[in-house]
Amino acid sequence: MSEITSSIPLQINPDLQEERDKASFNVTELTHIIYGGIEKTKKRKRLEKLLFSDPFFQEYQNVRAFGSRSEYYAASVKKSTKIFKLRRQHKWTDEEYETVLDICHDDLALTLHHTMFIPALERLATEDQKSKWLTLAKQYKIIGTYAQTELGHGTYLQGLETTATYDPQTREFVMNTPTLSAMKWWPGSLGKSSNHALVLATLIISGKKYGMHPFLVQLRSMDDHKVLPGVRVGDIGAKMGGNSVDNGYLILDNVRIPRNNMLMKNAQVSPDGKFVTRGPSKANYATMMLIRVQICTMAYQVVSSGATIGIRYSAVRRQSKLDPQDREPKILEYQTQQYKIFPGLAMSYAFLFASRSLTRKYEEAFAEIQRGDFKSLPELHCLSSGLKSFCSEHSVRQVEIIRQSCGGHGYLNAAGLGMLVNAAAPMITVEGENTVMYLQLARYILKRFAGAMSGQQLDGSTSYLSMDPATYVCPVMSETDCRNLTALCDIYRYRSYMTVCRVARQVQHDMESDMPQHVAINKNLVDLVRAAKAHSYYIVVKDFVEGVDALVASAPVIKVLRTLCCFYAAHGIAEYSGDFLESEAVGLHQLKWIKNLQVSLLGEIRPDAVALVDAFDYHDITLSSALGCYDGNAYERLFKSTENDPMNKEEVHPSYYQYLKPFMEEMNKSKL
Ligand SMILES: CCCCCCCCCCCCCCCCCCCC(=O)SCCNC(=O)CCNC(=O)[C@H](O)C(C)(C)COP(=O)(O)OP(=O)(O)OC[C@H]1O[C@@H](n2cnc3c(N)ncnc32)[C@H](O)[C@@H]1OP(=O)(O)O
Ligand SMILES: Cc1cc2nc3c(=O)[nH]c(=O)nc-3n(C[C@H](O)[C@H](O)[C@H](O)COP(=O)(O)OP(=O)(O)OC[C@H]3O[C@@H](n4cnc5c(N)ncnc54)[C@H](O)[C@@H]3O)c2cc1C
Repeated sequence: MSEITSSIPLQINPDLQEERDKASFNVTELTHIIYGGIEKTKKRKRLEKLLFSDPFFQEYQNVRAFGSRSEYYAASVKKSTKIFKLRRQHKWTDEEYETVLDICHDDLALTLHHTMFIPALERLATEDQKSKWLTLAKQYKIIGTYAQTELGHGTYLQGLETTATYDPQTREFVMNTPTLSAMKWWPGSLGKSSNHALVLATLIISGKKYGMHPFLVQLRSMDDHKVLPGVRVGDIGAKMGGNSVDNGYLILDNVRIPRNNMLMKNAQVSPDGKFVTRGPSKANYATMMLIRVQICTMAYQVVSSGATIGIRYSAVRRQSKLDPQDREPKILEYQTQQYKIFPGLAMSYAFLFASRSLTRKYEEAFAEIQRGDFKSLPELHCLSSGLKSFCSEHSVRQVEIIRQSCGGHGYLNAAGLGMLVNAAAPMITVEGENTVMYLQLARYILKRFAGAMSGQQLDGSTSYLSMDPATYVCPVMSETDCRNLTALCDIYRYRSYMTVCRVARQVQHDMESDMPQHVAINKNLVDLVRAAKAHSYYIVVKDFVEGVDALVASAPVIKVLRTLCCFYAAHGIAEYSGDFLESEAVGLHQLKWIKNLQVSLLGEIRPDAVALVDAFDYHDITLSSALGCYDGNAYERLFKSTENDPMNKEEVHPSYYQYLKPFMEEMNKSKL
């Protein structure tokens, strides 16, 4: 009788325990640093316990893995409503609620209601409008979405075709979708869930266009959720990932809404049809900036959860031979395996510090903007555009590498990595496609560089553009200098300066050769993106170095974070060595030393790898991975996951009777 069962052992896999026993630092201390203090960690744990003591959350995992699209959506609506009810029942603060959303991560059907609809009302509505709609939205008496993108245009907002034409007779706006390409296409929670939408449309008064403005449109009846007259709305179909969300289409045909349904914080239309604006023309873009900042935090969550799965699994998976005399080693012992996974580990901490710094800057600027002071808006727009693109691009790429590093099992849904990659992939596209956002940053950098050239004193993230390049000497003079974080940061800064300088001069040269500006820009787009990437890389390295320098923590924690920071910076130089050499930020000697350091740091990080991912403290249900579970019983959990597979419900699948049996019978009867 076989002893193989699908029960999960109660004890931690000894291979993982061994890793935890040899950690050089206190994991709990680092967890508190990650979550912003002991109280916050405790609160999060309490919330996790409350949520996950409900068996629904366990069952939800099965629907997610094996249910149809419609079942998954339904379960996700249930999950959303459960969380909303719990919020009310427990009177969670906004911060507690945000924590719950982090714990439940990406796949709430009603996600747009809280990620965009409410923040948009907060940013774009007047106080009067807020007291009406924001209150209703926060109490879930209306459910809404942010409907901006159209079939024909997502990036180019000036190209949006949906119209809101003011009718002074009735004091209403008439909302229309004039063409096929004008239909709203993509907004999350639009297809089936929302009864309201914040529709971004071109305002027209007396035949004149006044740009894009937000209009609150009711889509469905509040009695029976039926679609209202003049509205056509539906789901746009299955996607690579995120299929719990009903991204939708919307067609409006002469839908009339009261004048007061235009959100009028930044611009007003008076009853007699006069248009007045307040603040900069881009004030209506405020919600997008918020989400770009949040995407950096999401990128941290994505890459840190991927690293957790990859490292825990690599510590329990044994394969092949290193020492012919010894047993098969943990795959984590292979230097190549470390080379695949540790960049994701270091990136997690880099993005933690970078997203924290960006969030702080956003909050400071937002407070200023609320007071009517818009001076930090351009800097923040460009910083958030660059970091959104950088963090999403790097995290998605890195998690895919980690998925590959888990061999065959990484390809299973039960591993959690494929789902993570597919769920995270849209970060590259949403809230401004990455290339387009990098180009926003590049445009800003070029302007600042031109300012510096004409003697302006720069401040903020681009202040280094006023440096004198002639004074640069590579600060790495010996192999030991390579461990100097400030020196590494200087190398990134100079590489960025030179990349910006080169493209700025090229654009200027092209324009001076009588090329129209748009032709000169298009001829240099690739290098402009390179410059924006180099600048973003520098900012991330700088935030990491400054973040670690400012930490108040025990010596072992500081030591391990400094090692990771050094590895992150060295790895980037080694990976993009061509750029660093070309810009003469390093010479061949320095590059050789830095590459040696990069590889030797793998061995230094190795003993702490498991502890460093344990510090992220992800709950098993949040991670949703048989390979990355805290107890390390990966094989048992993989086998257990097959129990829920509907394919295994019957000993003989119905398709046998329908197709295979008659086919076999026919084959057996055949004379050939
Ligand atoms: C533990 C396990 C964890 C697991 C976690 C799993 C996580 C999974 C993650 C899941 C991810 C999925 C995400 C779900 C959430 C989705 C939400 C998505 C919602 C959306 O996508 S809403 C639609 C967003 N759309 C856009 O972003 C459009 C992009 N386009 C633009 O923003 C503009 O068109 C663009 C490109 C900026 C150009 O604007 P435009 O007006 O056409 O340009 P001009 O040339 O006229 O002006 C440029 C001028 O304006 C300045 N500018 C532009 N934008 C701003 C701004 N926001 N603020 C301030 N200033 C701005 C710009 O700098 C220029 O200034 P100048 O001085 O140079 O003129
Ligand atoms: C999962 C998901 C959820 C979404 N949720 C919402 C939502 O809730 N609400 C909403 O309104 N929208 C939503 N969107 C839409 C999203 O915001 C857009 O898809 C995004 O802004 C990109 O625009 P696009 O699709 O028009 O890309 P395009 O602009 O068509 O991009 C295609 C290519 O053209 C290039 N390109 C375009 N313009 C330029 C340029 N100026 N310079 C150089 N290259 C250029 C891009 O780099 C890219 O390679 C969602 C999208 C996805 C995938």
